[in-house]
Amino acid sequence: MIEVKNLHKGFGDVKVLKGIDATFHPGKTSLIIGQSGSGKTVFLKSLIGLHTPEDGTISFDGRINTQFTDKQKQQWRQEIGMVFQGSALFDSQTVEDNIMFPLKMFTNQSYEEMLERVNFVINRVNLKNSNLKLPAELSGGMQKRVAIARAIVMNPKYLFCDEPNSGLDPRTAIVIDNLIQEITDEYNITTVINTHDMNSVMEIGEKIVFLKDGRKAWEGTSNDIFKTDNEAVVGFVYSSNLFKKVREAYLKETK
Ligand SMILES: Nc1ncnc2c1ncn2[C@@H]1O[C@H](COP(=O)(O)OP(=O)(O)OP(=O)(O)O)[C@@H](O)[C@H]1O
Repeated sequence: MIEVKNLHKGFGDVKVLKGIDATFHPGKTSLIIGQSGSGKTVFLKSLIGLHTPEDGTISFDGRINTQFTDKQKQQWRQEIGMVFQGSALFDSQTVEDNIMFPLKMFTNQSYEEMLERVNFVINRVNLKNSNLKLPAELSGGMQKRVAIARAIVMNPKYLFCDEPNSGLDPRTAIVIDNLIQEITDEYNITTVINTHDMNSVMEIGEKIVFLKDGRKAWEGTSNDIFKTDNEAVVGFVYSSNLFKKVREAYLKETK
């Protein structure tokens, strides 16, 4: 479980995060949404330790990240998986080598052991027969699968994804969303995703945290979001006519 308490972060005079409280549970996919500039990236970067809070705490199963010793920090880094926008694969390395990279970095496993684990995660993300391909030979959706396989190869407790659907067509985006959610559930991972994608909100939003001007303005599930009359959420989520219609139909049906 990740617990964020009263998180503040700014840069010089600019206050970006202004006292955020949030809890993220194992086995659940949590989404961070909000307008451009609301602080989603700064929030995610704070969770993965790239930003140090000015005030407040972030704890990982009771361990506050700013109080880690070097050894604890090293251990914690190995418990984290990350999927970046655009996949961030090594272009000149094969799928197999990309996925094996964290194992080479962090473990003393033999090549055979590493390969066994790599093949396991390759199968899990449905990428069979792609071991020796280069990223350029794969579609965007397949590249995301490689990025997910690399993120879970170390069996992480926590998974962070920054816009995992960027650049994907809507159908592939849903497949990738569902894969992340299945893996989260199957391996009891605490997953936090930054997203702009309203389809993701509707499909996999087990917990949605809505940020506005660096504050948590609303929190709920994808079902709650249809029913809420929180003005900020309604203004943001239902700025699209399509979603407005979906919401109206949902509310009519559940009356
Ligand atoms: N390193 C930094 N130095 C100064 N200001 C920063 C820094 N990082 C972010 N900011 C500011 O913090 C605010 C929030 O940025 P952030 O990237 O978190 O927004 P976001 O919600 O992720 O936006 P988007 O949806 O467009 O990615 C912005 O005003 C941005 O300019």
